[in-house]
Amino acid sequence: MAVYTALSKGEIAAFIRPLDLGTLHSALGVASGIENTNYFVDTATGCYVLTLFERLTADELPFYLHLMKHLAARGIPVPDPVADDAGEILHEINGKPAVIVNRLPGQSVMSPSLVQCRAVGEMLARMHVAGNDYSRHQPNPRGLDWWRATATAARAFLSPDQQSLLASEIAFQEQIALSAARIPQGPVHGDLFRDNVLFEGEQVSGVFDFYFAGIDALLFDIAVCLNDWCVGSGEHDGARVDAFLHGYEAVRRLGAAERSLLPAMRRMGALRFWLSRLSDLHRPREAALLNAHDPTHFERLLRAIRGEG
Ligand SMILES: Nc1ncnc2c1ncn2[C@@H]1O[C@H](COP(=O)(O)OP(=O)(O)OP(=O)(O)O)[C@@H](O)[C@H]1O
Ligand SMILES: N[C@@H](CCO)C(=O)O
Repeated sequence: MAVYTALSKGEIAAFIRPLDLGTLHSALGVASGIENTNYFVDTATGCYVLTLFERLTADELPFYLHLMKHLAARGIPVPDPVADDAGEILHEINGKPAVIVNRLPGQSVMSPSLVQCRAVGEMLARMHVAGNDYSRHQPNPRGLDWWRATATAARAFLSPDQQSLLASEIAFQEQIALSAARIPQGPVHGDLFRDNVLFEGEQVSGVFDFYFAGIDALLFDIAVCLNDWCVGSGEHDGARVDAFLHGYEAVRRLGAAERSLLPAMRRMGALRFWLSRLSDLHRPREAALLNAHDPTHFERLLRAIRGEG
């Protein structure tokens, strides 16, 4: 967490009462994650995760929550939001939007094996195929408009060299935007880092944190994954990249245009997370516990993919 909003056990018990989840046994604030307030909630009927949204509004949430329901209904191991008697999955606590989902089993793996890289590639492709008939639409919330606004706000904290890297990369991404719009599109997770996937042994047992999802090039998700799962000490770990792509292509083949755009997409992924980490670092919020991520990691990765590392 960040536990941005502290809740008492009594408040959580009152929240779950109308949801038929049984008596509350325990509620524990979660110390990882930086966007929302999360509690692990155990009741007589099972284990759940309660999320209070700190930045997203009730209007912005249906795209994400219904996407999770859509994927869960198609057998993808994602959190399935619990509905009340009226079928409503979006709730409210302390004036903030809230959701409660099933707690998925397994653990995140920070040093994935080749088999695990392959498994996550395969799971991503299954998600892309399952999302194909999702009918809601929302552009990637971390796309071109957001980069421009965030780059402007971040400029004051950057050296001239960093400013010029940022400007030149945004200009490059503007140039390839048309080609990127012509490759297969659909719901993307947008943030499928190692800490958003759970494993039981070599099997993916959970994929969560869909709150940066949007409709975009499916290749963007692949690029984000390669940038996190398949990076060793250098720009990339070839064996992990191959394992990930073999897993993905066992379910969904990439087209020639997607293959040729992959390096540009990896730059886009590095740019997006460099910017979000800069933004989080320079505009920190109050939190009981806060784990800021290092922006320079993605600056270095961006330079490396551009061949300047
Ligand atoms: N449905 C779930 N099942 C199991 N564990 C979960 C689930 N949702 C969240 N968690 C756990 O809670 C932690 C925090 O959740 P999450 O990463 O979504 O935080 P966040 O602040 O919402 O997002 P971010 O990672 O973008 O900062 C995760 O690392 C994971 O351990
Ligand atoms: N995955 C993001 C954090 C939350 O979205 C990062 O590592 O910067």
